[in-house]
Amino acid sequence: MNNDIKEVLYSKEDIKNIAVKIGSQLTKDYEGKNPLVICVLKGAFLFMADIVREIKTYAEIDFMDVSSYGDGTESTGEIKIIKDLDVPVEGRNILIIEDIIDTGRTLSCLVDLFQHRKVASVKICTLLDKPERRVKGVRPDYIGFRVPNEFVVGYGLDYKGFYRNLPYVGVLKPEVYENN
Ligand SMILES: O=P(O)(O)OC[C@H]1O[C@H](OP(=O)(O)OP(=O)(O)O)[C@H](O)[C@@H]1O
Ligand code: HPA
Ligand SMILES: [Mg+2]
Repeated sequence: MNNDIKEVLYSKEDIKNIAVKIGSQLTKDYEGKNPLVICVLKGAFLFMADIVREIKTYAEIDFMDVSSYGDGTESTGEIKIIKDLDVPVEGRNILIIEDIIDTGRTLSCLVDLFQHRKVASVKICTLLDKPERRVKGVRPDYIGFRVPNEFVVGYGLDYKGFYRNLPYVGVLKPEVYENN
């Protein structure tokens, strides 16, 4: 599996350090606000686990499963809600945790949905941002790292369901997806 990686961009330690830094900012920003922290499955599962442990104030957590990439490296443009939240969100301060914002389609759809559900506020925290590929005007409020316009995997991010368990973020060798 490691042989399919062209270059490691962010190590386990890099990610741990950035989670501590963002977590301490979130602790300040959400003190007394009882946020509902939402993990966008599946990609954000590891970053979510890191981030919530660094939020040192009251917070509730929930999960949504949405998908737009299917098995490929290109967004289908159609966002499917596979699992919705368990709790109502009206009047809540929402913090969305993502692994990556690429075209912005997934987040734009989620932000619209939460606004429609009359939340008090909605902010976005993402491990990775790939601004070069944006087609929707989504601006994350908390960003771990900006990545170049390449298909990255690891630390929750997949290609065809694999590589999510890599403890780092790396660039997938193009021959891996070009031959598939
Ligand atoms: O900004 P976008 O172009 O919308 O891309 C970002 C989204 O795509 C990936 O999810 P995917 O739909 O592949 O599902 P997964 O999280 O289950 O892998 C990623 O986890 C983000 O949620
Ligand atoms: O670069 C990426 N890698 C994995 N999943 C993704 N979903 C959007 N962009 C990516
Ligand atoms: Mg995702």
